[in-house]
Amino acid sequence: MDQFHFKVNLKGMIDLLSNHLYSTPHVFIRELLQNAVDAITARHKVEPAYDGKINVEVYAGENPTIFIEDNGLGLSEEEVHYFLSQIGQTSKRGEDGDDYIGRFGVGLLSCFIVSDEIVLLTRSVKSEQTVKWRGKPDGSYTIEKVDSEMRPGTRIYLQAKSGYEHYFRVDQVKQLCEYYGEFLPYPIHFSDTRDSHRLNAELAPWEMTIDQALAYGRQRYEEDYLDAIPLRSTVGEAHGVAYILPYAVRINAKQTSRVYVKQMLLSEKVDKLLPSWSFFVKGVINVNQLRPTASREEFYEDPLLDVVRNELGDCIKRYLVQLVEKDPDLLAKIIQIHYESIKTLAKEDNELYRLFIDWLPFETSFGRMKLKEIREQSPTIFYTPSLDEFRQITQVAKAQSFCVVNTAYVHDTELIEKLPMIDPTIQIKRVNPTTFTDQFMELSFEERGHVYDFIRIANIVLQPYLCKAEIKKFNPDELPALYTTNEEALFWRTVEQTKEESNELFSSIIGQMSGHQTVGQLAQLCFNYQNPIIQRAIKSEDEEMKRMIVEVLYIQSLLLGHYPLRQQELHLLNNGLIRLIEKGMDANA
Ligand SMILES: Nc1ncnc2c1ncn2[C@@H]1O[C@H](COP(=O)(O)OP(=O)(O)OP(=O)(O)O)[C@@H](O)[C@H]1O
Repeated sequence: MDQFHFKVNLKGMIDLLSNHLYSTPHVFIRELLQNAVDAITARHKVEPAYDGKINVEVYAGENPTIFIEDNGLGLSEEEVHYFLSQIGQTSKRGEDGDDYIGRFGVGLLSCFIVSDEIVLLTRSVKSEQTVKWRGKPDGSYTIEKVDSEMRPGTRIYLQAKSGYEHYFRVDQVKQLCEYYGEFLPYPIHFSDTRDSHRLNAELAPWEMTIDQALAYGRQRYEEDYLDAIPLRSTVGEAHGVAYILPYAVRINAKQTSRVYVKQMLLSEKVDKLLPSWSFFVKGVINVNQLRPTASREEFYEDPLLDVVRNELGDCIKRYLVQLVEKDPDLLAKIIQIHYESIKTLAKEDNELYRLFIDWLPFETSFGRMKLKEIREQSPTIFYTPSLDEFRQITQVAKAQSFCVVNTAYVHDTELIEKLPMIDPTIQIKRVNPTTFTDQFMELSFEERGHVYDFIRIANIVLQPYLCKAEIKKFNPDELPALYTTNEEALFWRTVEQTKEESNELFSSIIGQMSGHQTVGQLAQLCFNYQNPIIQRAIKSEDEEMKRMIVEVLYIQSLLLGHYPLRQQELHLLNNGLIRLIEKGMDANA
């Protein structure tokens, strides 16, 4: 049997890299910097005290060229053949492979996205001989021995290919070197015809004190962060800071972190490294022990990543816990701005729940209150997870001195229902509109006699709207009527609305499905006997006036409860208002 070897079509490989693996041609700068750093790291293993250094130069002009030089380990002629001329071959996979940024043996090919030739001059620390390698995107290469006094290290020359000159502009290259290499461990010197200076920072945020990190954040990201939380993960060998945002962010907003791998920027949009509940911070993190994907723009989703994420999340939790003692004012400020994030956290973590629940704000019938204040109101906490019901209840509940919590927002129901777990003396009670209307006072026998006519007319007016009239005494006096409904009645409202909006065939199908209504399926408009307008309506001899008052109050109650108006109700609103205006004008005429 004959045996053959695969052949690699380099053109196809480059197309794969440029169009499918890397998100931008800019990455060639990253790959060049990374190789220079790895070469210096390798040299440190044999000469620990050696001062590594990288030089980048740009020659603008007709043939824009980039030159990048390192004083790393260099390559011997044999190594050039072995590592540079075999795709996928790398010197960074050995026992000490974890110390290097590179690992796949393809990064250098990214230079062919922007250039038609890579010229590499190198001299190994183990050899006196300088070697020149010229590689082409068609897969051919040449090697020649060069007589030069070159010190050990490597120099690479790239000339822009036609159409890619803008990637070689001085400001562009400089910006990219800063972007990827801002925190690389060795100095990067940048030169053009006018100037030469060190590009990268001396210290990274994870090496700074908190005050320095905050000053850096203010200057670099133009944000006055509330504080910076130190982050550490032993397993991932990760260090960083989590900047606390000075403004509220949407719940579950994807907060991305700026993440570095061995101090080289991986991406500024990593959303996997911090837990999802930590959307109130922006991380700047360096990781040594996680595996980047081949595009080097994300991490592999593996169990190690989970462990690192948890460790970093624990740092944020510990920080919040120690703030209780150390800086309660700052904690109050953080909670005030980021309570949604902290609620998510408290829902998941019982220890934090115990610590923070009393400080978290909830919407109540008395406005926004901290749970501590709500608990001081009554030993029983009344709540409703339905926003519609809360809107109906709120005025009546308040007038009756009931503090009702609106738990319709994400996590609020779970947070309230967890309360007895931390304190068994706390009672919680889910309420609905009828909880309060049941407590309304009934009219006396005599009063019933006075309202008989008014209620009869109200029932005639309300009947087409699947609503029945009721009259009781309740607080506040200023509230003339309260519309209450239940699931069934609400369902009927929706059915009727759909019938109005759909075509004939569909509405007859809905009609057949819905059958006949029962009393339980009716909503209720409860008039307040104590309200002056209702009193006048009851006493009025004018039947037309009574009808109009019922109509307008019905619509007003629906609007108060934020119910969408059906077509016939809109009609009623328009007509009722016009008739009332006319009545008013007649009376003044
Ligand atoms: N500046 C340099 N100094 C010394 N050797 C280098 C240099 N640049 C490249 N090499 C050698 O060429 C090999 C291939 O480099 P290449 O950038 O293609 O892949 P890599 O860095 O090994 O891995 P990755 O694809 O993950 O970047 C390297 O493993 C290294 O041995």
